[in-house]
Amino acid sequence: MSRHALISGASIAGPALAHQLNARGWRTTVVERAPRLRDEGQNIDVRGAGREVLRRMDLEDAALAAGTGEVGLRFVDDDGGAVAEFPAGEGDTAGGTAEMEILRGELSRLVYERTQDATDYRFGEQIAALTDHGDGVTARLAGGEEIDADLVVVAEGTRSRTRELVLPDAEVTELGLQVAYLTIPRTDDDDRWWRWHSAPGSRSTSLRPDNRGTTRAMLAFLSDVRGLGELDRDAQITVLRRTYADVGWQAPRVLAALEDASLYFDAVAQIRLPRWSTGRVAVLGDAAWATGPFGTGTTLALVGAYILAGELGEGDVTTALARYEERMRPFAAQAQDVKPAALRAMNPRSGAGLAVQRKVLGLAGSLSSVFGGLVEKLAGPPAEGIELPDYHSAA
Ligand SMILES: Cc1cc2nc3c(=O)[nH]c(=O)nc-3n(C[C@H](O)[C@H](O)[C@H](O)COP(=O)(O)OP(=O)(O)OC[C@H]3O[C@@H](n4cnc5c(N)ncnc54)[C@H](O)[C@@H]3O)c2cc1C
Repeated sequence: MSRHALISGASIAGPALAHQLNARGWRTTVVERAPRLRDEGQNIDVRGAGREVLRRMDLEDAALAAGTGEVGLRFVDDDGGAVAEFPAGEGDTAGGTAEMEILRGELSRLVYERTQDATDYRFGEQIAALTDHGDGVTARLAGGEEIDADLVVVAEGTRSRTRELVLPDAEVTELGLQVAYLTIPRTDDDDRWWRWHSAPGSRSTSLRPDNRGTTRAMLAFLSDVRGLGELDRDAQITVLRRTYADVGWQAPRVLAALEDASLYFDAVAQIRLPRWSTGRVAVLGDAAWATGPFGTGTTLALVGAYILAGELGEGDVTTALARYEERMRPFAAQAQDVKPAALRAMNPRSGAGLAVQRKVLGLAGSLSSVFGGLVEKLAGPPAEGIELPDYHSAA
């Protein structure tokens, strides 16, 4: 009889693991707390090893075809004039915009659609309790149903609750960066550039094109206040309105759209765990090693799913979980090496600091490779920082 994996979380890591386990003859069930596949979020870029995983999953062309068409990153002043421009890199070069630039929700949908015939998806459900019997795990869902599995994988993102049931000693480090992602109506002025405006007080507003006829906005600011991501939607809107009340450029437009926009607001945090599994329950993706800003999360989630599925295809669950952690840990640790000074440099506090930032960006604009190198430094490891093992069984 085929082995059965119960996976919690249907964003990137969960469906990617289901895809690769299905290919190895496993039966897969995915529970997702949201009532449907979530569409929120902005462009994420997939580079290096992450892109190679998509290639091995036969999803690379589909992901490129579903790209946002973003042509590069442009820093703008209060009037929208260009301070510096960094055109999209060809291939995998580091920089603001990668060649594979796709909405998080689109990539999630692509993997979901490739798996939905083979995987049993349960939306609006979550795990309430887990009992590990040694040779299997029984999960009780919040709705009361019990599911038996050979393995349970928690891929619920940074704020995972199921992780607390099994690996309660997660260290959560909020980096002081608060980010709100919104989808707002597109206007005639919106072009194919990712436009980024910084204001004193460590606040930025950015607008990015999507392939859905809308515009993706991001309000990001540094604040020492903890727990903003856990506020309810109305309270979050109040915080954003207050924080951006005196910011110019397109901030008033974004604030005006807040009420009707789909909004995803969170404090950027890193997760560190002394181990990534206990018995037959493992964590994967942001739930295991959230890295923080700069978009390395998706590449790591894809690579982690590839390695976990590959190891499970090679041997028994216990050995596979140990080898998965052994292979992934150095890569994740490298990605977590985010310099707080870099965060501050990207988000200057004073008007003088902002003027310096604009001068430096202006200079770097004529030396794109310098900027690429800087982003790479800020983002942690190069996406090539791990060599993908070749597993005997199919991806
Ligand atoms: C809505 C959303 C928007 C995002 N937008 C961006 C973005 O714009 N830019 C960026 O760089 N990164 C964004 N991210 C984070 C990015 O997706 C991850 O860093 C990366 O892709 C790794 O993904 P993951 O699958 O490990 O975790 P996540 O993408 O965080 O997904 C976790 C999934 O688990 C579900 N879940 C949570 N708790 C439970 C539970 N108890 N039971 C069942 N399901 C649960 C969530 O609803 C979600 O679907 C976003 C994540 C989400 C969920």
